[in-house]
Formats: sequence, C-alpha cells, structure tokens
Amino acid sequence: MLFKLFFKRSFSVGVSNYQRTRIMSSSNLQPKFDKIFNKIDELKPSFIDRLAKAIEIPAVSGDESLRPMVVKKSEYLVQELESLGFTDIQVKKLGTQPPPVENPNLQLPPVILSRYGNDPAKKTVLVYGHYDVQPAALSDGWASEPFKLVVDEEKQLMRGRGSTDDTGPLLGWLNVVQAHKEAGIDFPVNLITCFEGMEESGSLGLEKLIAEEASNYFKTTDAVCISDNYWLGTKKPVLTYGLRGCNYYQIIIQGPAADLHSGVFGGVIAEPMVDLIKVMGTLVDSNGKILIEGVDEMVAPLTEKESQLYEKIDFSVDDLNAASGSNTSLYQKKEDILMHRWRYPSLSLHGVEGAFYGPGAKTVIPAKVSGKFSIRTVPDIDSEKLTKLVVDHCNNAFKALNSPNKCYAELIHDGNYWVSNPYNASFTAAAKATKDVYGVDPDFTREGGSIPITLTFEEELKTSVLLLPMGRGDDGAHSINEKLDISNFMGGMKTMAAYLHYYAESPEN
Ligand SMILES: NCC(=O)N[C@@H](Cc1c[nH]cn1)C(=O)O
Ligand SMILES: [Zn+2]
Ligand SMILES: [Zn+2]
Repeated sequence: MLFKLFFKRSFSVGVSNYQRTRIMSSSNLQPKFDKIFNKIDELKPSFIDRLAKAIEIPAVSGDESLRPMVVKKSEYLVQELESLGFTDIQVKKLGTQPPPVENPNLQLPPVILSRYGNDPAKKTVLVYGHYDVQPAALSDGWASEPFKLVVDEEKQLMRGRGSTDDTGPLLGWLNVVQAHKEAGIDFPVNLITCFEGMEESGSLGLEKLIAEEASNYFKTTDAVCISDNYWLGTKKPVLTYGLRGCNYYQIIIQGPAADLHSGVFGGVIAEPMVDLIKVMGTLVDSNGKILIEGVDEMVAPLTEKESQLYEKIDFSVDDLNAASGSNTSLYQKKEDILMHRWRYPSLSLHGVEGAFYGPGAKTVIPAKVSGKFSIRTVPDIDSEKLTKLVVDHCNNAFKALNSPNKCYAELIHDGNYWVSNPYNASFTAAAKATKDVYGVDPDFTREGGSIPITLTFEEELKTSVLLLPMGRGDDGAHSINEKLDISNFMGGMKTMAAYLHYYAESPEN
C-alpha cells in the first residue's frame, strides 16, 4: 500500500528536545530493559569480534571474480546462526545470474533463511539484511585495509567495508539473540531471518524466492524489519518509511577490434570514448537536472501537505556538507535538499568500464567502453517506461554523432521505490524503543538510497515494513573509510531488542 504522502500527525520534535542526543547510560534507561541492555554492553567485545571476522571476507557481489567470497561469507553466517541455536536453517540457491554477465554460469549467492523460536503464541518478525558489500580497495584512498576491521579507540568507531552497510546491522540481530540467551530472558517474538548476498547488485533472484516462500517459510510473518539505512544526520535517530528505487544502466560503445596506439590511430579513427562521453554528457546537467525527455512528467506532484513535512525534519546544509566533506551542495535550503534526496529522481554517472584509469599517462585508445549510470526513481515513475525513455534517448544522442562505431544501451537491474504508512504497531514500537535508548523521539524520514526488495516484502507478505537504521548519515557507505560508530552499534542493538519487546506487547499487529 502506498502511503499518500501526508501524515495524520507528526512524529518530529523540535531541536530543544534532542540537543543532548546521546545513548543514555543504563541507569537512565527503562528499568524493564536494564538486564538486556547490560548484557549487550557486557558482550561488546565478542560482538566486535564477530563483526571483524565477517568484514574480513570481501563479499563484493558486483565483482564476478569475488563470488566465492560472497558464498564464503554466507557460510560464516550459517555457522554463527547454528552456534546461536537458530533452527530450520535453509540455504536457498537462486540459480545462475541473468545477463548482462561475463560468465553465463555464474551462480547467484544464496539467501539464508532461519528461525529463532516458533511459538504460535508469539508474533513473528522477519528481519532482512544483506551480507554482500560494495567494492573497496586501499588504493581508492582508504586510511586502512578496507577488509580489515579497525577499531579506532580515540574516535570510538569501527572502520571497514560493510561495517554500516550492512554487515554490522545484520549481525546486530544475531547479537540481540545471543544477549537474550546469555541474560536468560525469554525472546519476545519468533524471529525469521532473510539474509541475501546480492543487494548491492539489484537483489537478483530474491523477488521470486519471496513470492514462493510467502505462503511457506514466511507464512506466519506479522511484520518485516530492515536495518540497512542510516540516520539523516549524525545526532538524531530516525525511523524510515520511504526509499527511492534504482534503475541501473550501461551504454556500450564498440569501435576498433583492439585497444590502439593513439599516436598511430589518433585523429584517423572514431574513438569510442569520445562518443561515450558525448552521449553520457546528454543525460544530466551540472545542476542535477535530468535531460531525458519525459522523466519529469512521471514524477508525482508536490502537495501543500507534503511540503510542510520537510520543515519539521532536523537537517541542514551543514549536515550535508559535513557528510560529503565538501561545500558542493546544489541547494542551500534544507527543504530543497530533502526533496531532491527523497521525492525527486536523480541521475548519477558512475564510471566507465574499459577505459584507462590508472596512474601514469598511457597513450591508448580504448576499443570498447561501457558507461555506467543510474537513475534513482520515485513515485510515480514506471520502471519499464523509464527504460524505454533512457534507451531511446541514448540511441538518438548517439545517432546525432554520425559515428561509425556501434552503440548499445541497456538496463542492468532495477529496484522499486517504496513509500509506506508509518502509523502502525511496528513503527510505534520502534519509536518507543528509540526514545528509551537515545532519549529523544525519532524523526520520521524517507531516504534517497534504495533497498530493492522492500516493496516486494510489503506486497507479497501483506505486512508492514519498518526501516530501523543503526548507523549515521556520515558513515561513508559505498565510499572510502566506511565506518560505524561504536555508540551506534551498541545503541542500534539495544533499539532492536527493545523494539522486539514493545512490538511483542502491542495489541495490534
Ligand atoms: N544500504 C542500501 C544500499 O546501499 N542499497 C543500494 C542498492 C543498490 C541498487 N543498485 C545498486 N545498489 C543503493 O545503492 O542504494
Ligand atoms: Zn545496504
Ligand atoms: Zn549499500
């Protein structure tokens, strides 16, 4: 069900209410959670150790050569689930990866299903997370080896690829189970895990699995909770009820049979890179305006009620600048930044495969280049219609060049946007939990990123989905030096635990 973009009431609070945002010390917390929160604190070293072991496995789903590592990380998770007493563990194979792919026999990484508890008297919460990560290399500018978790005692943070997206939060659920076991506290709900290894590459194969398991493994699900996003800024916790979708494309330009010497062939043959850069340059302007005809017309109009929502959110251009480490914002007003992140589409140019990019001055003419770009989608953009507009646009832009090269534009993967109604038992439980842990009411936010499978859970399981973030807006997900603050790791797990208790107690589903 799509939330109609206006709220019955606002969950946001004024600045004064949360200026002192911090994790409250255990003595300040709801006494009912003292025991579990203290146990989470006590187990901190073993939780960091579990995270460190997982981060060491470079599970990059977008790199075909690293697929065995993605599988290895799934095996590590299964071992951890077994040792914690999860039952009915099923490692679901999803078959081969559909094109475009270099190796047509490449197997998709498995989805891990498991249960903790199966008591018909309790509610069932399905927790989704992904164990794959974005690519990372020391040479990109990381301060330390990306696949080695570094605990920075001075800054009180943990640095490593996947720390915040999404290995840290995923393991948070396992840690919460361990803390309950060791504290001797009855687990408040039945937990189902659905952990995938292809989220960063479009969640290929997962939609079908969810549809198949909706009336089987997932049948008893009352609510879905996903911890795979971030606070908007660095101080105030949020709960998230919307995401943009993501349509990822490539334009391939094929010219000569092999890479050539630019001194010999430069000026006498049509260069694929020149064509590609010209075509890519027609997609978006320097103000972020998408130049593909017909895209803007598909965007849902802004209503008066919706525009009021943005005023109440705690955010500023300074937060954006701090997170980007620059002064390069296209907008100075908070409302404009939020709307362009949440409710308008954006087009980003990501890279060029086949092009020279290393140090030095190689005088090469690349023979075949593939330009990668994506469009973040919003209500009411239809993915298929968008793809037709994009492909037609690229073909026309290439045709106008009168080049003898060949051009082919295609969709690599797409994932739906999601906007939901946060007025339900699950969001209410999470809001109470957040207040208990951080001492403030959370803001209710949408997010500019994508979790392709969110809408599928909502539609197939006919349940609400809650996004309960662990990390902060400056964590550097997908960037260099990705980190998770230790206070967010600990606070995030306490919030997860309290959420499960509050949701279990709620009279509604
Ligand atoms: N933490 C969510 C996230 O990072 N999602 C990715 C999903 C994606 C879609 N296509 C490629 N990756 C994102 O980029 O938003
Ligand atoms: Zn993620
Ligand atoms: Zn990600």
